[in-house]
This record gives sequence, C-alpha cells and structure tokens, in this order.
Amino acid sequence: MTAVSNHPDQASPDALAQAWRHVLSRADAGGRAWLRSSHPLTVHESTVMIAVPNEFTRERIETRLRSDIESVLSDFFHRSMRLAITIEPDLELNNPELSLGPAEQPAEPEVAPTELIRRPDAPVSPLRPDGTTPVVQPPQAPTPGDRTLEDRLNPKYTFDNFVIGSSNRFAHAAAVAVAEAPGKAYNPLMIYGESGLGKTHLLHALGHYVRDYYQNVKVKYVSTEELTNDFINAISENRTNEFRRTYRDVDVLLIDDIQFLESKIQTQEEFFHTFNTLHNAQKQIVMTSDRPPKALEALEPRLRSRFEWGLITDIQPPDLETRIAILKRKASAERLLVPPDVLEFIASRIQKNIRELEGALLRVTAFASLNRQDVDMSLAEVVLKDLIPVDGEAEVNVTMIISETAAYFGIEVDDLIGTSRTQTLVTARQIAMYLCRELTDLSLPKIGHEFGGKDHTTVMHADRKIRQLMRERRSVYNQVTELTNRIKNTRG
Ligand SMILES: Nc1ncnc2c1ncn2[C@@H]1O[C@H](COP(=O)(O)OP(=O)(O)OP(=O)(O)O)[C@@H](O)[C@H]1O
Repeated sequence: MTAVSNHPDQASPDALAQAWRHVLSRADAGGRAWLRSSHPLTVHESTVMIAVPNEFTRERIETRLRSDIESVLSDFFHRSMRLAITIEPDLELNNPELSLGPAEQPAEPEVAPTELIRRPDAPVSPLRPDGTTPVVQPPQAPTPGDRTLEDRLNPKYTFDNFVIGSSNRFAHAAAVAVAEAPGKAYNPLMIYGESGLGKTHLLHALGHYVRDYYQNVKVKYVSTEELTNDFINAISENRTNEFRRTYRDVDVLLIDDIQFLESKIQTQEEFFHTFNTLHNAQKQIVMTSDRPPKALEALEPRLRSRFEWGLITDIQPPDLETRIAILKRKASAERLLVPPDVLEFIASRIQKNIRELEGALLRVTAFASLNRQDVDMSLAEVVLKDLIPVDGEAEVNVTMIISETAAYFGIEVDDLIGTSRTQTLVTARQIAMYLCRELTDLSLPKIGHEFGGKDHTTVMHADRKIRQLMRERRSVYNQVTELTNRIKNTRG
C-alpha cells in the first residue's frame, strides 16, 4: 500500500487503520460487536467513510454509536470529524456471521426501507476498498420502461469502466453508496472538481447502477442547461405544472454542472421547490459542479445551504499510476495495441484532464493506424511533440473554436453553425463539434446550443464520426491536429 495519498486533506491508509483501531478500542463490548463487521474505507477532509455489510448494521451504528465514534475520531485527527457509512454487501457474503450484532437479530428478514424493489439479478457492489478493479458484470438487457433513461445515459460511463485511484476513491465510494440506497445514504450528494476528471462519468454510472439494482425506479438525468431551458420553455408555453411533474415524479434526480444555475434567479427559485419536494419525500438528488457549494457565490444562500446538507466530495487530478491505468483500460476497451512504455509516456505528458489524456491516446493510435505502423515510443514522441499541451491558464472557448474552424476551411461562421448538408460544411461542422468536446468542458446540449440549437445527439454523433475518420483519413487527422494547435495558439 502506498503510504500517503496525493490529496493534502486525505490521511494515509495507515493513519486511517490506526484511527479505526482506536475507535474499536474505545467502544464497549456492545459497540464492538456492531463494529466488528465494519471496515474503514477512506478519510477525506473531515469525513471518515466506513463500510458495513447491511442496512441494519448501518442503522444501528448511525443511531447508537455515531456521536461516540465521531468524538473519538475528532480526538485522533485533532479536528472535527464526521462519520459516513456505506453498505457493502460483499462483507456479509464473505462472512455471514459478522453481519448482525449479538442480541439484536431482527425477528423478520431485513426489508429494504425504501419502496424500491431490488432486482433479483442486482449487480455485486463495485466498491473495492483496496482499489482493485471490480468484476465486470455482463451487460443486462434493459426492460421496456428503462429505455428513456438508457438513451440519456452514456453506456460507456459505468462503475465497471471507472478506474479508482486515491484522487477519486471517495467520490466513487459515495456514488456507489448512493446508488445502492437512493434517498438513504447521503442526500443530496454533490461531486465537484475541475473539468475532465470524471464527474459526469460517475453521475451516469450511478444512474446505470440504480436502474440495474432496482426494478421499479425512476431516474432522471439532466444537465443544468437542459433544466434551465425546460423551465424557460415551460413558462413561455404555460406548462409549469407539467415541468413540475416531470422533475418531481422521480426517485433519483441527477443534475450535471449545477454551477450553471448561478445568477439564474427564477430557475433557482423553481429548483428550490423541486429540491424540497424531492428531499422531503426521501428522493435522491445528485449533483456535479466545478466548485463546492460555498464557492457558488451567485447562488441563493438557501439553495447553497441545502446543497451542503448531504455529502460533498471532490475529485482531484489523478496520479501517474491512475492515469496509466485509465489509458490501459481505454486501450483494451477499444482493442488498441499500445506498449506499456507508450502508455506511461502519454500519462506523464498529460496530467490534469482525463479527456485530454484520452484525446492524446486517440492521436497516437490514429496516427499509427493511418501510417500502418505499430505504436511505439518514437511514433508517440513525434505525435505528442506536435500537440501543444493545454496549460490551463487561458481557456479555449467555443467562439474561438467556431471562428478558427470557419477561417481554416474558408467558410462563414453562419454556415458552419447552420444546417446546410454539403459535404465540406458537414465535415467542418463535425470537426468543430469534436474540438468543442475535446478542448472545452461544455456538455453535449450546450455545444448543440452553440451550433444553432442542435440536438445533443447530433454532437455525440459528430464526436464519434471524427474519432473514426481520424483513424481512417489522413486529411482529417491533419486538419484536426493543425486546427487544434491554431486554436491553442490563439488563447490568451
Ligand atoms: N476514473 C476514471 N476512469 C476511467 N475513465 C475516466 C475516469 N475519470 C474520467 N474518465 C473519462 O474521462 C472523460 C472525461 O470525464 P467526464 O466527462 O466525466 O469529466 P467531468 O469531470 O464531468 O468534466 P466536465 O466538468 O468537463 O464535464 C470521460 O471520457 C470519462 O469516461
């Protein structure tokens, strides 16, 4: 085990284990009996997360032991600490004797305290406290009622495809805990972090998992732009009741990029009521943001304080090992043959954004495929030398991408974002959309909006198409590379 994580507020696994031994040594016999089936997962800022085998144990620890444990932990870490408890059924499977406390076996078998019904074929918990890769579950055929959700969630963003490292372990554990007990574990759950670090991935994974885990669950995923647009349309078309029904008649509401709610007073007001309704009914709300709630200054204080009710967790940039593991996973998912030294080289060049990391892997493998060459170090060096790294100081924005792309192809901006289907315009438009995906942190709907109000599926299609063409057509590869460098050079 590595001794210290790369997050300044995270304690080392050794310190955590020691703290937990301390808790056990302070507990009386009854408390110890409940705690022996638990194990500590992680400590992050002022929260220690532990895993227990079932809801019953969680409830007992919550009601009887929480405050004592928190005070022992606070003494140990010399700061005020909170306890967070997640359920990990594997613990019970591995050792059934440990699952319940001594004299408190419930008379009846445990009933899930929500009205949600677990599927008989529900997936095994993907939580692996030691950070190893979870077992990949065979994909399940969606049942008819799931179709709408399926369409909105990216099938590639699952817990199985999410590589766990010290930078995201806590966020992952929290997302799994919520997915397994929506409305019970932490409500709301807020995941924040810089662009391209996996927030959307976790949000979609949570949605997939809830759907696979419970048979009668309603999950709604929406970006904050969509929420805002829906609301504006509902007002202008006198359909606010319908809007309310759509957003309130759900068990789990997943909202991406909640920072875009800032300064939108009326939508905030409406969302405040939606939030209250869902929360009062113990319906789960999960949000992502680029900042923690306290830094969302243009948000109404009452909304900000509600965002702080549940669990707030961040995702940090991944360390080198995690970056290599992500590239390895990506290469194997796409059946790309990339030697380990090349993966390490790419991972050492691109450090802060996983989307860029994936972009670099694509460039290297597309270049090799165009030249009918194997991927090796000398090829990777040539390709990545041409790629100017993004230093994060001056951001690329959509306007830059659109105007540079139009200039590059010698066409008008209006045509680029218009609807004409001539081949040159279609390719130029798709390249510009692809670059918006790669170089900015905008969501699919937002990019669609910038291209004259196109649907998010059009943007998704463009992104896929250009990735494929880069592998197959040298001209497209060269255009994308040249254009990327021009755009990066115009920053600042
Ligand atoms: N831990 C991880 N394991 C595997 N892939 C990851 C991981 N984290 C991020 N990714 C991949 O990196 C890309 C960017 O992630 P994602 O879109 O979730 O970032 P984000 O934090 O939501 O960024 P933004 O704020 O810009 O929307 C996605 O393709 C995602 O699958």
